Amino acid sequence: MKKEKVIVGLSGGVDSSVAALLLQEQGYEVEALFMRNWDSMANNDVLGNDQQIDATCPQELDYLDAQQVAAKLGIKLHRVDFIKEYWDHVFQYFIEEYQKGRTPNPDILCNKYIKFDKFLNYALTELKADKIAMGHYAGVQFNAQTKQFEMIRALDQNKDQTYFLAQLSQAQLSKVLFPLQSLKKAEIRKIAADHNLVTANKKDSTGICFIGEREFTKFLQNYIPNQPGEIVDIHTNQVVGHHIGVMYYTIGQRKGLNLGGMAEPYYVANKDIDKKIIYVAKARDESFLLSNKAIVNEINWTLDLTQYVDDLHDFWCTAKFRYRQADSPVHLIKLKDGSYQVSYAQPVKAVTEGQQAVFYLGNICLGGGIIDKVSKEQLQ
Ligand SMILES: Nc1ncnc2c1ncn2[C@@H]1O[C@H](COP(=O)(O)OP(=O)(O)OP(=O)(O)O)[C@@H](O)[C@H]1O
Repeated sequence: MKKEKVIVGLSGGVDSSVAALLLQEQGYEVEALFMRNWDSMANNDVLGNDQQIDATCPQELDYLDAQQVAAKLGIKLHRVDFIKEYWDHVFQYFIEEYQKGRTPNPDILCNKYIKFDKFLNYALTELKADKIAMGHYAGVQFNAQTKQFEMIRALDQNKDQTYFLAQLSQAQLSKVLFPLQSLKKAEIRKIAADHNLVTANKKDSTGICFIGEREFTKFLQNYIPNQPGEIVDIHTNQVVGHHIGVMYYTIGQRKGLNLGGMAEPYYVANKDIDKKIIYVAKARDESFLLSNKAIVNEINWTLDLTQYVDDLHDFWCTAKFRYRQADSPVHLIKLKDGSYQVSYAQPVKAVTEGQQAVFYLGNICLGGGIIDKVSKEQLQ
């Protein structure tokens, strides 16, 4: 029987290296694809001497690592540029949202529009693959009863990345393998070391990929002018400081407020985007962070929900309102305009407009949408 051909997204990191290796061991015909989504010169990403990246562009170093891994495994490595697509579908939205004072997550859009769309199509059509595979911490399983591909959480709850994958569709999930679902990071590193892969001890990537290790504010100032405003104490309504733009602050943030001379620590309790005001509250009083209801719109369901809940207009499940947050039981009611009113069984901290809420039924990721209109009825 002909082997299934799988194209692995090989990033030059340890996770995708081991994903490729495991698929090979499982008997697939494996090839790899390295993609480049960012071009500093073309994107005008030149920030002054300490911030410049070109000679030692981490992307090219990653490519060298990917080449070494592919050589060691004896698999073909392809390379493709999605720089324009990334700019159009991910970066522009990211900047537009920041300009509105919101803090969007580019990884979610990258998964939806680049990795599981442009990359997937390229692999299927140009490289004649049957499927693609990624080194994400997540899983996909076919449920023969419901006839649905279910995206499931990684066994390692601390690493689980389903939050970032909640925008995927059945069509996408039917073409994807996630070989790392049941592995812990330490096990992945051990497998890489046992097979002498150069990436075995490579540092995990952190933060937003196109910014890398660089200073976030300086990077963003390249694209968005400062929008200075006041920092106001929510308890007294007094101005206690100044900021260079509400977009640089997220609800709940404690560090980097530069409120010299205050007797005790403060956190960001609220943002008035139109008036450019950041409201801060005393760290010992977390009540301003709590909410118990939100409207979530533009929801993508990863599967046919009617197979999983009795009434899709009114059901209970659990939700995460940000990455790495514990799930909260929530009650969803569908509104006329298609959005959902989400009420939480217990108040939840730092639910933030513009970020994504992701819904789960046990281990299955049902989908996610954008948080809008957070409310604190009867909490204060
Ligand atoms: N430049 C790239 N080219 C091809 N695939 C990529 C690239 N960047 C990421 N991927 C794929 O997306 C997966 C998840 O990306 P993420 O940035 O979360 O990686 P990671 O957890 O740091 O994984 P890795 O250790 O493989 O870099 C990677 O494991 C890889 O399969």
